[in-house]
Amino acid sequence: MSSAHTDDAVIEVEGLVFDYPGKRALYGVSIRVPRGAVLALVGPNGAGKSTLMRAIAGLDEPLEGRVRVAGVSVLDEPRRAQRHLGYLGDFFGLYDELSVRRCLLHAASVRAVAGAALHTAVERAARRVGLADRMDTPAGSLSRGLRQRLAIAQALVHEPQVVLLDEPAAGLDPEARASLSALFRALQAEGRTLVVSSHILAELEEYSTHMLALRDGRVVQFTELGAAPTAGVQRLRIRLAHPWQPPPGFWRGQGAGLRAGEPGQPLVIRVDMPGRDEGAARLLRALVEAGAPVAEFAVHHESLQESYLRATRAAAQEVTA
Ligand SMILES: Nc1ncnc2c1ncn2[C@@H]1O[C@H](COP(=O)(O)OP(=O)(O)OP(=O)(O)O)[C@@H](O)[C@H]1O
Repeated sequence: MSSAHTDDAVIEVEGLVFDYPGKRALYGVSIRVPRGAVLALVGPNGAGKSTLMRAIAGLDEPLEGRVRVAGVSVLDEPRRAQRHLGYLGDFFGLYDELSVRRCLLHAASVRAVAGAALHTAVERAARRVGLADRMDTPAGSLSRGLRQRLAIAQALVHEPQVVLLDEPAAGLDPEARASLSALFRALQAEGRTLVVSSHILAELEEYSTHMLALRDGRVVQFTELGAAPTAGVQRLRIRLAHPWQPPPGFWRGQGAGLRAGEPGQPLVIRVDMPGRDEGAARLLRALVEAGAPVAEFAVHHESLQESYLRATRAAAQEVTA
């Protein structure tokens, strides 16, 4: 049994190097994505996001490295691996003259769904994306948004464990984007693992559990979102009603680390406090006893946007150092 099963990584990427003619697109990328994660794949244009997704989907062969999905090598056992994989690329790959039903039947049979399961799978996939009432409409006469939904249904029709979606919300109206977010949350609740790329971080924020930031073919950061910076430590956000000078040695006396402000918010302090909730309760009591005018006191979860900006700033500093 591979080590993937011990830490339950459902996607394992090791040392992936990918070259286009005359252009290296990935420089030794390694990640392990835990089962049930929704991984936001972010980075500027040309970072290598689509290339990485295609390599995980087994569509393009890397120069070096390995990709395993649900413990199956996508290069050595492509047919077995494909059963666990759903992929939505930049191009929807629809047959315009086929009806919604035929498109889904075709996608399902390509993925080895057969017999009685075939029609159930097709109906379920159509219902999931809100196309159940258009089963007989030709794909070519659907609007862009509905074509996108059909393409997503094709990627889901065989109920894969891992779903890779490259810019799935591009071209969708706000209502369709909201239902897409709801669909992603439902897929995650079923225990599926999603990798979603987008340039709209606020959108990814709604459903992502992890972030992979790429830049120029390299991993800038791979992190669990909302996780404490260090195990057993909570980052707290404290807002004061007016400026306050702590007594000498106050923060150190409480065991609190990393006190930083928030840009444009002079009355906000962020503190890393060990001891989880007990530590937070102790600190709040000490603040009040020391006369701090505490107006708000809360656990701070770093947003995807903050995490991404912090990662890219750190990477830029490394380059200039
Ligand atoms: N077919 C190709 N031939 C040559 N170079 C390519 C090809 N496809 C992509 N590249 C290059 O590889 C790099 C990574 O491209 P990729 O499409 O993976 O980036 P991306 O992060 O998905 O970008 P975007 O956000 O613009 O979609 C870029 O420099 C791109 O120009």
